[in-house]
Amino acid sequence: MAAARRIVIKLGTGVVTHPEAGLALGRLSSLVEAACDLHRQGREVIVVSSGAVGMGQRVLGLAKRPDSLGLRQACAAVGQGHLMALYTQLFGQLGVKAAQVLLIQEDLADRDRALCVRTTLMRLLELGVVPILNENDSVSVRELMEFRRGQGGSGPALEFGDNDGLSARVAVAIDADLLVILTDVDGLYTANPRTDPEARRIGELADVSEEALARTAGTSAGGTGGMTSKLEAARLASKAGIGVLITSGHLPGALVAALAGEDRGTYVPPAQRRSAHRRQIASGAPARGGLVVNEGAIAALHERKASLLPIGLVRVDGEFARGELVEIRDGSGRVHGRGLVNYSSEECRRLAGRHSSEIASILGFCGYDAVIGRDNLALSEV
Ligand SMILES: Nc1ncnc2c1ncn2[C@@H]1O[C@H](COP(=O)(O)OP(=O)(O)O)[C@@H](O)[C@H]1O
Ligand SMILES: N[C@@H](CCC(=O)OP(=O)(O)O)C(=O)O
Repeated sequence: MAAARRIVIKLGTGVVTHPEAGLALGRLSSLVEAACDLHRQGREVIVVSSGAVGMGQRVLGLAKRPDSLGLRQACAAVGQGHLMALYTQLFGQLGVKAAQVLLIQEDLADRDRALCVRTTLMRLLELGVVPILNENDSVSVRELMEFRRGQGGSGPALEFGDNDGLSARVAVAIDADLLVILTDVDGLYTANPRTDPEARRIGELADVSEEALARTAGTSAGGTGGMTSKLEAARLASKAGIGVLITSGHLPGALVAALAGEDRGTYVPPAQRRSAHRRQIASGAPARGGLVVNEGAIAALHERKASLLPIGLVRVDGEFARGELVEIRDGSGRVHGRGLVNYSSEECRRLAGRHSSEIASILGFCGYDAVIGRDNLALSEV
């Protein structure tokens, strides 16, 4: 954990909000301070924050969390602005820029959209900005879908906004080293500690088994998924080779102490070696097509670790859609690497040999300067 460079930190509703006073200012300030310390140490921090619904509920003066989906989505719309205003202010006071990114989980399931999300997050990190993510609750139809599925007899309706799952999917999408889930308990217990005084904390969970999942029922007052969704998120991240720490966002210093190696939560180690994005690009699915590039582009890719720009494109082989995997070849057919392409084969053909500044006039829109961005590129060994 101490060596983790890219860290996703998820804050649950019970961490962010205060039962009477709306946002939990003191708690949030000290967590933002901890995040800024990590940032200053040269680590990349991505925050996934819940709390929009809880905050909106308080701003609107509603006595309890609304049962109706529409009203909860309206609460989220009201609360998100308040939440983000505070994050911007707190990070800003400590000299760190923050950015809001609202997603729905489907954004990470769709190849084109996932590429877009990944690119945005990477650029923000390069700019030294801390992205603050939340599910875009007001437009998410997942709960409705789950409810319909539930009516079909396959189990209870799930609420929208499973930020535990979202944080794990984001951690996988951006190759994070560590996912930290901060909640109102200091880890997984042998049973729900709210209802079982005999419950004991589990320091390390080597395997997220069905037996472990069976120990988790119930949530906090404003929370949605409880420990079950945290363990499911941990299982997903761990399978992708990412370590997960579940610890308290209430106990001051728990996050920093755990990162320094103290036993302060439940650690789920990676179940396998990291399936790094680049390694997947290098050795994953067969390429759908090829981009033949000129010598200048080959040199820029190898020597300057540059992105592949349209000006270096000579020919486009095969048919592919945006976000698909293509090979990068030189004129003799030698393969120099592979990457996820930002434009379709048809668009690449129109862009070949042209300057990036011309993209908008050629295509009618300008998505990216590069045909393949450097973080979606894996070069062959030379
Ligand atoms: N075995 C368990 N160990 C720890 N907490 C548990 C367990 N089973 C259920 N819980 C409940 O999970 C809650 C945390 O989940 P949740 O309320 O969804 O938090 P958040 O809002 O942070 O996502 C705890 O307050 C606790 O009541
Ligand atoms: N997106 C919702 C939170 C959803 C959610 O997963 O909540 P929690 O279980 O408290 O992390 C919100 O901002 O209120």
